[in-house]
Amino acid sequence: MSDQFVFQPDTAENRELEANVCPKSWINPVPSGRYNLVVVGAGTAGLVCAAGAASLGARVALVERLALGGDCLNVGCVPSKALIRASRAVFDARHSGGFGVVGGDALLADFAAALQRMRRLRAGISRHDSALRFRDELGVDVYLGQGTFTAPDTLQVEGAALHFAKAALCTGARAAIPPVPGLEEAGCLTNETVFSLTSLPARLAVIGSGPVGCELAQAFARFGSKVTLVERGSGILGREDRDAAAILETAFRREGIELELGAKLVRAWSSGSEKRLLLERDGVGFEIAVDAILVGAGRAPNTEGLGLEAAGVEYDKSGVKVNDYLQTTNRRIYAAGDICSGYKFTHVADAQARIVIENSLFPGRRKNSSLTVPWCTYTDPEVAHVGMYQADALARGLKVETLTIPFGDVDRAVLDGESEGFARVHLKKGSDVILGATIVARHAGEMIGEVALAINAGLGLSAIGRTIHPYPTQAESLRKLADSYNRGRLTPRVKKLMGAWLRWQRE
Ligand SMILES: Cc1cc2nc3c(=O)[nH]c(=O)nc-3n(C[C@H](O)[C@H](O)[C@H](O)COP(=O)(O)OP(=O)(O)OC[C@H]3O[C@@H](n4cnc5c(N)ncnc54)[C@H](O)[C@@H]3O)c2cc1C
Ligand SMILES: NC(=O)c1ccc[n+]([C@@H]2O[C@H](COP(=O)([O-])OP(=O)(O)OC[C@H]3O[C@@H](n4cnc5c(N)ncnc54)[C@H](O)[C@@H]3O)[C@@H](O)[C@H]2O)c1
Repeated sequence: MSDQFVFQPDTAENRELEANVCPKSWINPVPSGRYNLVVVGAGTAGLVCAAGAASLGARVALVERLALGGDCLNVGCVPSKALIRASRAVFDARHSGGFGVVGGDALLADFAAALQRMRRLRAGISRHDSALRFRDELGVDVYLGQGTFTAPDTLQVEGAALHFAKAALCTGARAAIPPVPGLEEAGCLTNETVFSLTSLPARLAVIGSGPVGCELAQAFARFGSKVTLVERGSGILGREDRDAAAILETAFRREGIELELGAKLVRAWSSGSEKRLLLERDGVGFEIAVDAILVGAGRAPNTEGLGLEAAGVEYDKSGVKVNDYLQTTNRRIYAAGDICSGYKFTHVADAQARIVIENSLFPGRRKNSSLTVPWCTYTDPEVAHVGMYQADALARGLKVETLTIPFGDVDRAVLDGESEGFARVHLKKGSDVILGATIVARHAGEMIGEVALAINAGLGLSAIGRTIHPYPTQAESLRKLADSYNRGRLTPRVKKLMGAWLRWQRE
């Protein structure tokens, strides 16, 4: 989050949230003696570091300048997934004619009600991250204020000097605003402000088609905004499997989202109550007019104002530099989460925080590179991935065998009316070793964990094949991938031998 952040609108739910994660009457403790661990930033990475270290008996200080819970709770995963769920309910109700639901065509969507539901759920979830809980139940010294290093072993917050044996830098990232003339002046929403809206923009331009842009473009379109998704690359979700992205592009177009791909944003300006964008594709300029602009064009690390120079911590525009043990260039200071990670996900922030606890407080040598990282973009259908893409494997000189099961071949997906998508696995050629997998399905995120488990535990695809999956489930697609692998092993020679054996049995 940026230091401009405030919770809006002023509602009972938001006041409950504020009371939990940034209580106005909070009195910082008075530091006495050295801390085992000073944690800067109380997003997922910082909260997990602080709670874990304190539960092991360490003296811990947790410093947060805005709101405990960070992006995930306040302006990221939690509000976005609540909104996405509501938009899915609207979409399903509208498109359930085939299931025998009558009247969907005439249905109205209530965006304000969906936002209120989001605020209520977010406030409820915020209890886990509350300052009081961290202080009274977990025994952590919670300081509210901007943390700034003044020496390699000292952090200053609100005039207090916190001395530490070790520190964990968990200050996260914020939306990066592309340096496009007029964009900031015209006014644009980011993940910090979009969940504070109280009414639906009739026309919305979404800049960037990464996870933020794709998830929110579809959610707003389903509530009834006329959405234009602007992406400078040639396709949406540029990092994902291209067949996966193509399925999503088709779904987006079908739902009325305008895709402006390969489009450069040249200039933005306000014109009366509307905002105008000048785009350029193949050297040809064209304008679009909208009521609001949402930017989801990548993240910028929160390195400013931290006194990193005084602490001897090196950083660049992608964040704080760490080694494989998540140690910065100051050996006392470790880092976890978006501030240092190429993978900017809550579950990675959590996993890295656990590494930091082990490596900083104890003689642990756990490596960041040992993590198997799955992820999922919560569009409809969802796109989930773990491990390598085919191109990664080929670039490493590995020979790859790719197997794909379309969900049209999976009974449960057909019965659910969710047959658009596939489960795909990349194997090390000549073996069942899983290099990576992509699943495109309505609940792909719920299925990718099984493949992540197999990779993490060193189990091959055959182990998934030997595992009975309940029928009918969409997860059966993974077992079907294993069947497909086994069929491929049936070489003409093996087939001939088996035929001979069976002939002999009949004699
Ligand atoms: C719209 C959106 C949706 C997302 N959805 C998902 C999802 O579904 N699944 C998923 O895995 N990930 C998702 N993410 C990514 C996820 O939110 C981040 O990866 C995660 O929050 C990173 O946690 P963190 O602790 O590293 O940083 P943050 O959550 O950014 O926390 C850093 C904290 O440090 C504080 N801070 C910064 N500087 C200082 C300072 N000098 N002193 C004191 N405090 C400071 C900040 O105020 C902040 O509270 C989403 C992100 C966005 C934007
Ligand atoms: N479901 C999830 O787990 C989830 C959801 C949301 C965000 N996140 C995390 O947040 C991070 C940030 O997400 P994001 O979507 O903001 O960033 P991103 O880097 O993933 O995607 C940004 C996209 O914006 C495009 N872009 C950048 N500048 C542009 C411009 N001027 N004009 C047009 N297009 C432009 C890029 O080409 C890219 O496709 C992600 O890397 C992800 O780790 C995760």
